[in-house]
Amino acid sequence: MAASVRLEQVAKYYAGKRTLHEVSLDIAAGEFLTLVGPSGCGKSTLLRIIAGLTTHESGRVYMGDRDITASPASERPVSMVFQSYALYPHMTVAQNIATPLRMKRLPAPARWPLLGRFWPGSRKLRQQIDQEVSAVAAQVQLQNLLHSRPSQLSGGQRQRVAVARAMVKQPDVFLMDEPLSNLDARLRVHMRSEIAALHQRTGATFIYVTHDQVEAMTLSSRVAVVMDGQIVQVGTPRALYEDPQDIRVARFIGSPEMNILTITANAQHGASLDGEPVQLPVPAGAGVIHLGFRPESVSIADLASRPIPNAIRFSAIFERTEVLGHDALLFCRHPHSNEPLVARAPVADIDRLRARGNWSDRLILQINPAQTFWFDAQGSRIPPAYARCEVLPIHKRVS
Ligand SMILES: Nc1ncnc2c1ncn2[C@@H]1O[C@H](COP(=O)(O)OP(=O)(O)OP(=O)(O)O)[C@@H](O)[C@H]1O
Repeated sequence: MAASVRLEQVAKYYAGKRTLHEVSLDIAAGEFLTLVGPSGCGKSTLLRIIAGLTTHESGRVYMGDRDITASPASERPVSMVFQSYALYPHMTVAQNIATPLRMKRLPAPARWPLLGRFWPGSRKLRQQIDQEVSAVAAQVQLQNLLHSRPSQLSGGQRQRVAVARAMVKQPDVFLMDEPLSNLDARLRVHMRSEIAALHQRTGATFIYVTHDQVEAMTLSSRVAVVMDGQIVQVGTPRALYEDPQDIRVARFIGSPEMNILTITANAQHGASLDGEPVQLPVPAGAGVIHLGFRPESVSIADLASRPIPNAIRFSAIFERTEVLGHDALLFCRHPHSNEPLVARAPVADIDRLRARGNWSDRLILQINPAQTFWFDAQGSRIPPAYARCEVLPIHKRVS
């Protein structure tokens, strides 16, 4: 059975330093929610608080209607998968998977090695546990490795043991802390689908921690972006990509990251980019404004089949390409600000450019103004009405 999870103003301090700032979050029963953010932002701490493995100074944690703030980890209907897998090296795969059931169902003397076997009633309980372990092992294709030790397994197999150990408890909530980060790229993609299938099969609530935004975007029904101990934005992967409310979210979601040009608009000289005047729909005296646009929204003006009305155009100095397959990334630099700019274009377009010769220092890039994001000096998104005002081309051009 799945359970909803509610965090109410959860705050955590380590050595007097605030790690979590009154975090509140509602996760529906059966949802797959991912906590994503850079290293050290507090994701694992939040997950460990939900698991009951870390105490916190203030705020409450609910599972369903139950306030579990004071409940010990063993009484919470959760299973956690750790980044390191945390397998017992001296135990076999079967023993590792059986551990949560043995702890829950067998009295302490019945768990003793050798002597425990003679504890009244323990034989039947052990048989039942063995059956459940075999059933779970079969679900994650570990049935032939039940007698191996963790040191004899590959990274992917160890990860499966950790998942099987979490599954055997049949928890209401799965908590996963970067479970794929120790795997190579190919296995990571494969295990990603297995985790998605596990979520579907169990119908349980999943709370998943990663710093990998691709994992977050592909697995989750909703993503919470955590920065500096705060949840900056929660939404569907698509909403975070298309409608970031904060410059940190805009930069974090999307690969390669969003291009940002910093414009200064003072009352005397109007808008400028690193001292060079530019014509942009920025009110004089607006101060510092960040103009964001995604690499896939940038096109090469010379190759455009149709002009974009009111396109924002600027010159760029080409530096290098990275071929991805059908598309390539064009790494450029704005000539005045030296800010890096990345454009994504079909490889065929780049070949067309190359065929013209001597193109690299006279590249004109353009963006549809409807595909731009505007942020104020503090990094908050400026309302769309502002971005929709008339856009004029940047007049400074490489001839
Ligand atoms: N036991 C601890 N004692 C002191 N400080 C800690 C402890 N655990 C975490 N911290 C600090 O709290 C902050 C958040 O750590 P946390 O592990 O939650 O971050 P994270 O977002 O999961 O990072 P990562 O992706 O690198 O695992 C970090 O600055 C970390 O150094």
